[in-house]
Amino acid sequence: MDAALLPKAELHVHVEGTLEPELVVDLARRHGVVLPTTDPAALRAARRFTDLQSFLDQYYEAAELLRTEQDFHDLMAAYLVRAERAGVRRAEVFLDPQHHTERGVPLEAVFGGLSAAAAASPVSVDLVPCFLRHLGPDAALEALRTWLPHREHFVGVGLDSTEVGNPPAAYGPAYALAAAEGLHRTAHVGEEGTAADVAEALDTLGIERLDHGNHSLDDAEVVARLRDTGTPLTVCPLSNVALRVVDALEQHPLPAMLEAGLVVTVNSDDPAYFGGYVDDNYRALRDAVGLTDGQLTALALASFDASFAEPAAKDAWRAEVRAAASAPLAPQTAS
Ligand code: HPA
Ligand SMILES: [Zn+2]
Repeated sequence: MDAALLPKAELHVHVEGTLEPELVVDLARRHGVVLPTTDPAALRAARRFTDLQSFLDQYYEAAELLRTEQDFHDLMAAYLVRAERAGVRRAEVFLDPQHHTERGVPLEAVFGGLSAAAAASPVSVDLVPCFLRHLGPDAALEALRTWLPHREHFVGVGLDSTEVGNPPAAYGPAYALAAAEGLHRTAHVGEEGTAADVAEALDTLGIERLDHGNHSLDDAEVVARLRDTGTPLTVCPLSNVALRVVDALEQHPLPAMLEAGLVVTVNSDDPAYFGGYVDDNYRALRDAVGLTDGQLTALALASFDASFAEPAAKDAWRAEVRAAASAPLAPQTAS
Protein backbone atom coordinates (compact mmCIF):
# COMPACT_ATOMS: atom_id res chain seq x y z
CA MET A 1 0.00 0.00 0.00
CA ASP A 2 0.94 3.65 -0.38
CA ALA A 3 2.28 4.85 3.01
CA ALA A 4 0.28 8.06 2.50
CA LEU A 5 -2.86 5.92 2.88
CA LEU A 6 -1.89 4.40 6.26
CA PRO A 7 -4.59 4.53 8.96
CA LYS A 8 -4.43 7.97 10.54
CA ALA A 9 -6.22 10.64 12.57
CA GLU A 10 -6.93 14.02 11.06
CA LEU A 11 -6.74 16.60 13.85
CA HIS A 12 -6.80 19.88 11.94
CA VAL A 13 -9.56 20.21 9.37
CA HIS A 14 -12.23 22.94 9.23
CA VAL A 15 -15.52 21.55 8.00
CA GLU A 16 -16.22 24.84 6.18
CA GLY A 17 -12.85 24.36 4.46
CA THR A 18 -14.07 21.09 2.93
CA LEU A 19 -16.69 22.96 0.87
CA GLU A 20 -15.82 21.88 -2.68
CA PRO A 21 -16.89 24.04 -5.64
CA GLU A 22 -19.33 21.32 -6.79
CA LEU A 23 -21.22 21.62 -3.48
CA VAL A 24 -21.03 25.44 -3.70
CA VAL A 25 -22.94 25.19 -7.01
CA ASP A 26 -25.50 22.77 -5.49
CA LEU A 27 -26.06 24.94 -2.42
CA ALA A 28 -26.42 28.11 -4.50
CA ARG A 29 -29.06 26.36 -6.62
CA ARG A 30 -30.79 25.07 -3.46
CA HIS A 31 -31.03 28.58 -2.00
CA GLY A 32 -31.56 30.62 -5.17
CA VAL A 33 -28.20 32.38 -4.91
CA VAL A 34 -26.72 33.67 -8.17
CA LEU A 35 -23.00 32.91 -8.46
CA PRO A 36 -20.57 34.73 -10.79
CA THR A 37 -20.10 31.33 -12.46
CA THR A 38 -21.60 27.87 -11.99
CA ASP A 39 -18.53 26.17 -13.44
CA PRO A 40 -16.82 24.32 -10.58
CA ALA A 41 -13.48 24.43 -12.42
CA ALA A 42 -13.67 28.24 -12.66
CA LEU A 43 -14.63 28.50 -8.98
CA ARG A 44 -11.70 26.23 -8.09
CA ALA A 45 -9.28 28.27 -10.19
CA ALA A 46 -10.35 31.43 -8.32
CA ARG A 47 -9.22 29.90 -5.02
CA ARG A 48 -5.81 31.61 -4.99
CA PHE A 49 -4.45 33.47 -1.98
CA THR A 50 -1.69 35.81 -0.93
CA ASP A 51 -1.99 35.37 2.84
CA LEU A 52 -4.33 34.12 5.59
CA GLN A 53 -6.77 37.05 5.34
CA SER A 54 -7.21 36.77 1.57
CA PHE A 55 -8.17 33.13 2.15
CA LEU A 56 -10.48 33.86 5.08
CA ASP A 57 -12.43 36.40 3.01
CA GLN A 58 -13.29 33.74 0.39
CA TYR A 59 -13.84 31.01 2.97
CA TYR A 60 -16.38 33.02 4.99
CA GLU A 61 -18.18 34.17 1.84
CA ALA A 62 -18.62 30.60 0.53
CA ALA A 63 -19.66 29.38 4.00
CA GLU A 64 -22.65 31.75 3.84
CA LEU A 65 -24.24 29.19 1.50
CA LEU A 66 -24.51 26.80 4.49
CA ARG A 67 -27.99 27.51 5.86
CA THR A 68 -29.94 24.39 6.79
CA GLU A 69 -29.33 21.21 8.76
CA GLN A 70 -29.31 19.36 5.41
CA ASP A 71 -26.52 21.65 4.11
CA PHE A 72 -24.32 20.93 7.13
CA HIS A 73 -25.10 17.23 6.84
CA ASP A 74 -24.14 17.12 3.16
CA LEU A 75 -20.90 19.03 3.80
CA MET A 76 -19.75 16.64 6.52
CA ALA A 77 -20.92 13.53 4.63
CA ALA A 78 -18.85 14.49 1.58
CA TYR A 79 -15.75 15.19 3.69
CA LEU A 80 -16.03 11.85 5.48
CA VAL A 81 -16.33 9.86 2.25
CA ARG A 82 -13.10 11.46 1.01
CA ALA A 83 -11.38 11.17 4.40
CA GLU A 84 -12.15 7.46 4.60
CA ARG A 85 -10.42 6.99 1.23
CA ALA A 86 -7.40 8.80 2.73
CA GLY A 87 -7.11 6.22 5.52
CA VAL A 88 -8.69 8.48 8.15
CA ARG A 89 -10.05 6.41 11.06
CA ARG A 90 -10.52 9.38 13.38
CA ALA A 91 -11.37 13.01 12.56
CA GLU A 92 -11.49 15.89 15.04
CA VAL A 93 -13.31 18.46 12.96
CA PHE A 94 -13.26 22.22 13.52
CA LEU A 95 -16.29 24.38 12.83
CA ASP A 96 -16.95 28.13 13.12
CA PRO A 97 -20.42 28.31 14.76
CA GLN A 98 -20.25 32.09 15.29
CA HIS A 99 -20.06 32.60 11.52
CA HIS A 100 -23.36 30.73 11.17
CA THR A 101 -25.29 31.99 14.20
CA GLU A 102 -24.47 35.61 13.38
CA ARG A 103 -26.30 35.04 10.06
CA GLY A 104 -29.33 33.63 11.88
CA VAL A 105 -28.61 29.91 11.37
CA PRO A 106 -29.68 28.04 14.52
CA LEU A 107 -27.03 26.07 16.39
CA GLU A 108 -29.39 23.06 16.20
CA ALA A 109 -29.03 23.05 12.41
CA VAL A 110 -25.23 23.35 12.57
CA PHE A 111 -24.55 20.72 15.23
CA GLY A 112 -27.50 18.52 14.21
CA GLY A 113 -26.49 18.27 10.55
CA LEU A 114 -22.80 17.69 11.24
CA SER A 115 -23.44 15.12 13.97
CA ALA A 116 -26.00 13.19 11.88
CA ALA A 117 -23.51 12.78 9.04
CA ALA A 118 -20.77 11.82 11.51
CA ALA A 119 -22.98 9.17 13.12
CA ALA A 120 -23.62 7.58 9.71
CA SER A 121 -19.89 7.31 8.86
CA PRO A 122 -17.47 4.52 9.74
CA VAL A 123 -14.95 7.24 10.65
CA SER A 124 -14.82 8.12 14.37
CA VAL A 125 -15.66 11.84 14.50
CA ASP A 126 -15.75 14.48 17.20
CA LEU A 127 -16.45 18.18 16.71
CA VAL A 128 -14.30 21.06 17.97
CA PRO A 129 -15.99 24.47 17.60
CA CYS A 130 -13.57 27.40 17.29
CA PHE A 131 -13.76 30.93 18.64
CA LEU A 132 -13.43 33.50 15.85
CA ARG A 133 -10.62 35.89 16.71
CA HIS A 134 -12.00 38.69 14.53
CA LEU A 135 -15.13 38.83 16.75
CA GLY A 136 -13.08 39.29 19.92
CA PRO A 137 -12.82 37.71 23.38
CA ASP A 138 -16.19 38.82 24.84
CA ALA A 139 -18.00 37.26 21.88
CA ALA A 140 -15.96 34.09 22.41
CA LEU A 141 -17.03 33.71 26.02
CA GLU A 142 -20.64 34.45 25.09
CA ALA A 143 -20.49 31.95 22.21
CA LEU A 144 -19.21 29.19 24.50
CA ARG A 145 -22.12 29.82 26.87
CA THR A 146 -24.54 29.33 23.97
CA TRP A 147 -22.72 26.15 22.83
CA LEU A 148 -22.75 24.47 26.24
CA PRO A 149 -26.43 23.40 26.07
CA HIS A 150 -25.29 21.41 22.97
CA ARG A 151 -22.40 19.86 24.87
CA GLU A 152 -23.12 16.33 23.61
CA HIS A 153 -22.09 17.45 20.11
CA PHE A 154 -18.48 18.51 20.83
CA VAL A 155 -15.38 17.51 22.78
CA GLY A 156 -13.24 20.63 22.81
CA VAL A 157 -12.71 24.20 21.66
CA GLY A 158 -10.29 25.87 19.27
CA LEU A 159 -9.33 29.41 18.22
CA ASP A 160 -9.06 30.44 14.58
CA SER A 161 -9.44 33.28 12.05
CA THR A 162 -7.27 36.42 11.81
CA GLU A 163 -4.18 35.90 13.96
CA VAL A 164 -2.21 39.11 13.46
CA GLY A 165 -3.55 41.83 15.77
CA ASN A 166 -5.52 39.30 17.86
CA PRO A 167 -3.06 37.82 20.40
CA PRO A 168 -4.19 34.78 22.39
CA ALA A 169 -4.14 35.95 26.05
CA ALA A 170 -7.48 37.79 25.79
CA TYR A 171 -9.18 34.44 25.17
CA GLY A 172 -8.01 33.13 28.59
CA PRO A 173 -11.48 33.47 30.20
CA ALA A 174 -13.19 31.51 27.41
CA TYR A 175 -10.52 28.78 27.68
CA ALA A 176 -10.85 28.73 31.47
CA LEU A 177 -14.60 28.12 31.14
CA ALA A 178 -13.92 25.39 28.55
CA ALA A 179 -11.48 23.70 30.95
CA ALA A 180 -13.96 23.96 33.82
CA GLU A 181 -16.53 22.24 31.60
CA GLY A 182 -14.13 19.36 30.91
CA LEU A 183 -13.56 20.33 27.27
CA HIS A 184 -10.32 19.75 25.37
CA ARG A 185 -8.44 22.85 24.26
CA THR A 186 -6.38 23.67 21.20
CA ALA A 187 -5.63 26.93 19.34
CA HIS A 188 -4.27 28.22 16.04
CA VAL A 189 -1.09 30.09 16.99
CA GLY A 190 2.18 30.80 15.19
CA GLU A 191 0.77 30.45 11.66
CA GLU A 192 1.19 34.14 10.81
CA GLY A 193 1.82 35.05 14.46
CA THR A 194 5.12 34.84 16.29
CA ALA A 195 6.93 32.50 18.69
CA ALA A 196 6.03 35.03 21.41
CA ASP A 197 2.35 34.44 20.58
CA VAL A 198 2.94 30.69 21.02
CA ALA A 199 4.55 31.30 24.42
CA GLU A 200 1.62 33.54 25.38
CA ALA A 201 -0.88 30.84 24.36
CA LEU A 202 0.99 28.23 26.41
CA ASP A 203 1.00 30.64 29.38
CA THR A 204 -2.66 31.67 29.23
CA LEU A 205 -4.89 29.17 27.38
CA GLY A 206 -4.09 25.78 28.90
CA ILE A 207 -3.89 24.24 25.42
CA GLU A 208 -3.25 20.53 24.89
CA ARG A 209 -2.31 20.95 21.21
CA LEU A 210 -1.02 23.75 19.01
CA ASP A 211 -2.54 24.26 15.55
CA HIS A 212 0.10 25.19 12.95
CA GLY A 213 2.75 26.56 15.33
CA ASN A 214 5.27 27.05 12.51
CA HIS A 215 6.78 30.19 14.00
CA SER A 216 7.61 28.36 17.24
CA LEU A 217 10.84 27.43 15.49
CA ASP A 218 11.99 31.06 15.63
CA ASP A 219 12.65 30.77 19.38
CA ALA A 220 14.69 27.92 20.87
CA GLU A 221 13.08 28.42 24.28
CA VAL A 222 9.59 27.99 22.85
CA VAL A 223 10.74 24.88 20.99
CA ALA A 224 12.17 23.46 24.23
CA ARG A 225 8.89 24.14 26.01
CA LEU A 226 6.86 22.37 23.35
CA ARG A 227 9.30 19.46 23.36
CA ASP A 228 9.43 19.12 27.15
CA THR A 229 5.65 19.27 27.51
CA GLY A 230 5.11 16.95 24.51
CA THR A 231 2.58 19.44 23.11
CA PRO A 232 1.62 18.14 19.65
CA LEU A 233 1.63 20.47 16.63
CA THR A 234 -1.05 19.96 13.96
CA VAL A 235 0.89 20.94 10.86
CA CYS A 236 -0.77 21.60 7.49
CA PRO A 237 1.84 21.54 4.70
CA LEU A 238 -0.28 22.38 1.62
CA SER A 239 -2.07 25.11 3.59
CA ASN A 240 1.29 26.62 4.54
CA VAL A 241 2.29 26.85 0.87
CA ALA A 242 -1.11 28.18 -0.29
CA LEU A 243 -1.11 30.92 2.40
CA ARG A 244 2.61 31.65 1.94
CA VAL A 245 3.55 30.70 5.48
CA VAL A 246 6.35 28.78 3.73
CA ASP A 247 7.83 29.67 0.33
CA ALA A 248 7.74 26.12 -1.05
CA LEU A 249 7.00 22.62 0.20
CA GLU A 250 10.67 21.75 -0.26
CA GLN A 251 11.41 24.31 2.48
CA HIS A 252 8.71 23.06 4.84
CA PRO A 253 9.94 23.06 8.47
CA LEU A 254 8.41 19.66 9.35
CA PRO A 255 11.80 17.87 9.17
CA ALA A 256 13.27 20.55 11.47
CA MET A 257 10.34 20.07 13.86
CA LEU A 258 11.00 16.31 14.00
CA GLU A 259 14.72 16.96 14.40
CA ALA A 260 13.95 19.24 17.37
CA GLY A 261 12.05 16.40 19.04
CA LEU A 262 8.57 17.92 18.63
CA VAL A 263 5.41 15.82 18.38
CA VAL A 264 4.12 16.59 14.89
CA THR A 265 1.02 15.53 12.96
CA VAL A 266 0.12 16.14 9.30
CA ASN A 267 -3.29 17.52 8.37
CA SER A 268 -5.20 19.21 5.54
CA ASP A 269 -6.67 22.37 7.23
CA ASP A 270 -9.01 23.46 4.40
CA PRO A 271 -8.63 20.77 1.75
CA ALA A 272 -11.17 22.20 -0.72
CA TYR A 273 -9.10 25.41 -0.87
CA PHE A 274 -5.49 24.26 -0.57
CA GLY A 275 -5.31 21.53 -3.21
CA GLY A 276 -5.41 18.33 -1.21
CA TYR A 277 -6.83 16.10 1.51
CA VAL A 278 -4.74 14.61 4.28
CA ASP A 279 -3.31 11.76 2.18
CA ASP A 280 -2.30 14.34 -0.44
CA ASN A 281 -0.49 16.25 2.33
CA TYR A 282 1.44 13.15 3.42
CA ARG A 283 2.30 12.32 -0.20
CA ALA A 284 3.30 15.86 -1.23
CA LEU A 285 5.45 16.33 1.85
CA ARG A 286 7.12 12.95 1.31
CA ASP A 287 7.97 13.85 -2.26
CA ALA A 288 9.14 17.39 -1.43
CA VAL A 289 11.31 16.76 1.62
CA GLY A 290 12.11 13.06 1.18
CA LEU A 291 10.30 11.39 4.08
CA THR A 292 10.81 7.64 4.38
CA ASP A 293 7.98 5.12 4.80
CA GLY A 294 9.20 4.74 8.38
CA GLN A 295 8.77 8.48 8.97
CA LEU A 296 5.28 8.42 7.42
CA THR A 297 4.41 5.51 9.72
CA ALA A 298 5.69 7.50 12.72
CA LEU A 299 3.54 10.48 11.63
CA ALA A 300 0.47 8.23 11.38
CA LEU A 301 1.16 6.81 14.87
CA ALA A 302 1.69 10.33 16.25
CA SER A 303 -1.69 11.40 14.87
CA PHE A 304 -3.38 8.86 17.15
CA ASP A 305 -1.11 9.72 20.11
CA ALA A 306 -2.19 13.37 19.79
CA SER A 307 -5.90 12.58 19.37
CA PHE A 308 -8.57 13.36 21.95
CA ALA A 309 -10.08 9.87 21.44
CA GLU A 310 -10.37 7.25 24.18
CA PRO A 311 -7.13 5.36 25.01
CA ALA A 312 -8.52 1.94 24.01
CA ALA A 313 -9.55 3.22 20.58
CA LYS A 314 -6.13 4.84 20.11
CA ASP A 315 -4.41 1.52 20.98
CA ALA A 316 -6.50 -0.33 18.40
CA TRP A 317 -5.73 2.21 15.65
CA ARG A 318 -2.01 2.20 16.45
CA ALA A 319 -2.01 -1.62 16.16
CA GLU A 320 -3.70 -1.22 12.78
CA VAL A 321 -0.97 1.20 11.63
CA ARG A 322 1.77 -1.21 12.72
CA ALA A 323 0.09 -4.12 10.92
CA ALA A 324 -0.38 -2.06 7.73
CA ALA A 325 3.19 -0.75 7.86
CA SER A 326 4.65 -4.24 8.22
CA ALA A 327 2.90 -5.32 5.00
CA PRO A 328 4.83 -4.41 1.84
CA LEU A 329 4.52 -0.66 1.22
CA ALA A 330 4.70 0.51 -2.37
CA PRO A 331 4.30 3.96 -3.89
CA GLN A 332 0.99 4.55 -5.69
CA THR A 333 -0.39 7.35 -7.76
CA ALA A 334 -2.75 9.82 -6.12
CA SER A 335 -6.26 8.51 -5.50
O1 HPA B 1 -5.49 28.14 8.73
C1 HPA B 1 -6.35 28.82 9.30
N1 HPA B 1 -5.98 29.79 10.17
C2 HPA B 1 -6.86 30.54 10.82
N2 HPA B 1 -8.15 30.41 10.65
C3 HPA B 1 -8.61 29.48 9.81
N3 HPA B 1 -9.86 29.15 9.50
C4 HPA B 1 -9.80 28.15 8.60
N4 HPA B 1 -8.50 27.84 8.35
C5 HPA B 1 -7.74 28.66 9.12
ZN1 LIG C 1 -6.77 25.74 10.55
